Amino acid sequence: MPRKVRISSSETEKKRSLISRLFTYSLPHKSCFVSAFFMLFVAVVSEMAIPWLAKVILDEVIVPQKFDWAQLLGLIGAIFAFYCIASCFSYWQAVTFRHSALLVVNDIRKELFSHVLNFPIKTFDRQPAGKLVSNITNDTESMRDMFVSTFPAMVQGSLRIIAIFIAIALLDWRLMLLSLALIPLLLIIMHLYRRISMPIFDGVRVQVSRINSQLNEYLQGMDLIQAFRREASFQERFEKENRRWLKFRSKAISIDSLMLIPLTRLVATFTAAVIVAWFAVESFHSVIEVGTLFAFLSYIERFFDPFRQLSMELRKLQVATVGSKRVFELLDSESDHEKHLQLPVELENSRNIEFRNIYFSYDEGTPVLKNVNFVAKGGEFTAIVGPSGSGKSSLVNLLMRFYEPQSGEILIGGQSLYSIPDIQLRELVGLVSQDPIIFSGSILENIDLSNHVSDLKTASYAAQQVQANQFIEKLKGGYNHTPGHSGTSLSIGEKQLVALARALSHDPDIFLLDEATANIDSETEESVKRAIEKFKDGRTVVCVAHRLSTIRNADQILVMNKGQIVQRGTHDELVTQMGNYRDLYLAQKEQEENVLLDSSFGLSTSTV
Ligand SMILES: Nc1ncnc2c1ncn2[C@@H]1O[C@H](COP(=O)(O)OP(=O)(O)OP(=O)(O)O)[C@@H](O)[C@H]1O
Repeated sequence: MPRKVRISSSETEKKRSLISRLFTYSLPHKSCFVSAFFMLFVAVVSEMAIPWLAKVILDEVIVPQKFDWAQLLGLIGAIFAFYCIASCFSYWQAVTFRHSALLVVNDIRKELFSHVLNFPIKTFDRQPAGKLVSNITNDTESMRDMFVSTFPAMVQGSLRIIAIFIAIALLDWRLMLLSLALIPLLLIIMHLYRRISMPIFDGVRVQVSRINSQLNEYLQGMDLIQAFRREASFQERFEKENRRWLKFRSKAISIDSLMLIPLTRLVATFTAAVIVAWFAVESFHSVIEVGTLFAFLSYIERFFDPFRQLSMELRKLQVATVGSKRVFELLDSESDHEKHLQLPVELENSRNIEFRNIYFSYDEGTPVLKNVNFVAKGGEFTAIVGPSGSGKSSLVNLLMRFYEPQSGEILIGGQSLYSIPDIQLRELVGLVSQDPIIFSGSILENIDLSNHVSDLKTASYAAQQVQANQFIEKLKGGYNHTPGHSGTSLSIGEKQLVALARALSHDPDIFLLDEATANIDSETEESVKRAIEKFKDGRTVVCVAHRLSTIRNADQILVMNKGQIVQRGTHDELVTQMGNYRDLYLAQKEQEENVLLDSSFGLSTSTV
């Protein structure tokens, strides 16, 4: 399907190319759209036949008082039949358009989410999650409006105008010319309405999205708002945005009720007056047909509806254009769908990890890693420590290939990290990140995330290794327990244990822990340490840790500071050297002693 936006110089051309790209999504459902248009056509023609039949009754039966009952009943029956056909087909076309639009939006959302799933991680630094959510839900919803109402309204409006012109021309060609003269006037009203209303409706849209993002932020931080007793001030902030929304909305209502409807009514009344005057003048020269006058007035009244409707639909078209632009920008952004197609590469048996002269920065000019060199040997436990912001997690990010270094080389099993296909790499590495994310679903599904079928045996084995089974088995439903949205019913430590079991469940060759023990108690930390010891047999373990107690047994400790490895060795070697590690060790030791002292003081006070 041709999905690339053509770069054009003018805004109008850009808009046109966006809309034509949007229409390519209707092609797979063209049979639905064609039948909807057919129904629309039948509905419009049936509706337009009614004034004509009324004219025939007036001119041929009522005015000449020729009560041919068979003819009269036939005509009334025909009006009734056309009315029923118009109503039924109107209903069916609306349902079919809605259904077709849902299919289109479903396709766009599927494509969009599959694209987002393959985004490089760095893209999420630039795209806030809220914006992506809005792209996938609100923007595609505005695209739906385009297929549900704008597009059918445009076709319906055009069909109606053509049908009315034909009917009026058949009644009197001179009046047809008069109606033709109305078109420029109506177009001017449409243009004026569009110019005045567009900024107001844009304002409404912007305000709604501000309220949404504000609500999102406040709901997420509700515990802090309540803890700091800031309810009143946040209420005021929210009301301020809401008042702005109210202002725009009221203006929008005024514009609709003051401008569009009264102005078109004024033109309609003026036209009706001209037609009546015309017939009055005509009546001096010849006998006028009351039915013809009635039909004219009926058609002229219907003539204004499509203009009113189209003016409002143009607004939706504008919203849909903006929504489509954002959605297509996202679809055109970098995403690696081909990564699933590469063939696996042959790795050396030992899963050594090697960083050679690595330089890396997230933003140009702000180096985060500078000339990093190390080897984490297979079957060994390598620990990375250092102060906050020293670059420890960045190292993990490079290893997971979430980002690319500006220079240097990273090797796994003797192969460049960048030659290993994505699927092979994800199977090779088990990651436990700083934030233990719990997805909606059961504990079993959360542990077995990397496997396609949830397997209780594998999941419980992985849980046992990190001793997560003890708390899981106490939960209602055990492994089938659903811990609520984002794992709200679990403590941070329990979430971390689930994340550890998840990383172990697919039996990776490399085990990567990024601050995995930061939030668990000392007893659980001991179990994790034992699990690491057991696990490092034949595997490479790399562990980023703040707590030095977690990494005391490491075969190699890398000490980082300001993006560089400033010390390396075992715990026993490093504590005896003057340097960052010893400082860190002494600081933590002092802290632990203070905590111990505080708790024993607390105990003696309570005992007293
Ligand atoms: N996505 C990002 N975009 C831009 N800068 C980033 C990003 N992530 C981290 N940084 C910056 O890179 C530097 C190193 O961060 P990193 O998270 O690697 O440090 P860390 O040693 O793991 O810190 P901590 O122990 O607090 O987790 C910091 O200055 C940080 O602000």
